[in-house]
Amino acid sequence: MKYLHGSSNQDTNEIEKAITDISTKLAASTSEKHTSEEEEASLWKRLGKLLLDAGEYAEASRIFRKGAERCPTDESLQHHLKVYNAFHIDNETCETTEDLPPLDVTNMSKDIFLTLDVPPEAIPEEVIQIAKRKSEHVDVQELSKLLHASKEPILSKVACKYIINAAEKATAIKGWTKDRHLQAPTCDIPAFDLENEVVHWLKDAMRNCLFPLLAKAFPKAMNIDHEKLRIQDMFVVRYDADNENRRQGFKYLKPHEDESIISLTIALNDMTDYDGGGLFIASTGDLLNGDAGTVLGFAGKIVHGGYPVERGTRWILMKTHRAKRVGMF
Ligand SMILES: O=C(O)CCC(=O)C(=O)O
Ligand SMILES: [Fe+2]
Repeated sequence: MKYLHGSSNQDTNEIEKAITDISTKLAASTSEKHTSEEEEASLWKRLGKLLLDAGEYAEASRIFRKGAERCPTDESLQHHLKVYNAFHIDNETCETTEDLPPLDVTNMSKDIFLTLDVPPEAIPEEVIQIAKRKSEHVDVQELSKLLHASKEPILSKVACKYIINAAEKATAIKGWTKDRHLQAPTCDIPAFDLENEVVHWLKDAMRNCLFPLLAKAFPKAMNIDHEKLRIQDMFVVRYDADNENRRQGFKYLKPHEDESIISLTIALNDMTDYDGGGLFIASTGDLLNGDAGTVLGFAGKIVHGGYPVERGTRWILMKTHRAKRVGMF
């Protein structure tokens, strides 16, 4: 087995040993009748997480899906399967019942992102390790370019409204989820719970428009190839000020790291709709925000949070990505 992110030989050996250990336990538990589904699910999840740590994303995904198949009552394994089915299965067809709003990017070749640096000490270890794989010499100046804000909207206001409406329509039936992200709980609805045609439209929009733009914006040393970026999770988040009537959303999101290589937020409503709010970057103290349709892309492992909303509702579409490892060995 080859590893992308083993930070030292010792770490790599430990991960490899743990993977072998859990694989053996799993082999035993799948043949033993007395292992409970809960115990087995926990083994699949531990193995999947270890493979993620080792940079074996495709294999981790296969393990999570296998676990979901074997443990139909485990919510987080089922969640993984739903994300996979919604965004990674290419050849299904979708009946579109209404005209979907167009994307607004007029000239994809122009430099659409404004890039901000993080201080060298805030460059995540994961990013440094990827760069070291490419070259022994790491250019810290280049590698610190990990925050990107679009200078203009990438989605039209009609498209943003369309996504908010789809989220409101779906949550009127299914409700909001508030406990999917244990480290950083948001009030959200996963994109796969929106209507099918919305999911397809979003998937196309991301693949054809946002991925190429984003991949170009990040440091070359991060080796981000847009064709190899995979959506890890995508959800619509609402933040509501404390004093809102019928308040649903949380007021803020505490500083945290995402599990992703790249994270992205798209503002879905204008800043005049609320006071406060925005993406807070702990290492620089920057508060980044924009009107409907603007995009913020950042390395997921940079510590960030959602700034408190003091009036009204802030809506964003949040998306996290992993890069499928290809061509590195
Ligand atoms: O509110 C924001 O802009 C950040 C959201 C976020 O970091 C998350 O959902 O993980
Ligand atoms: Fe986050």
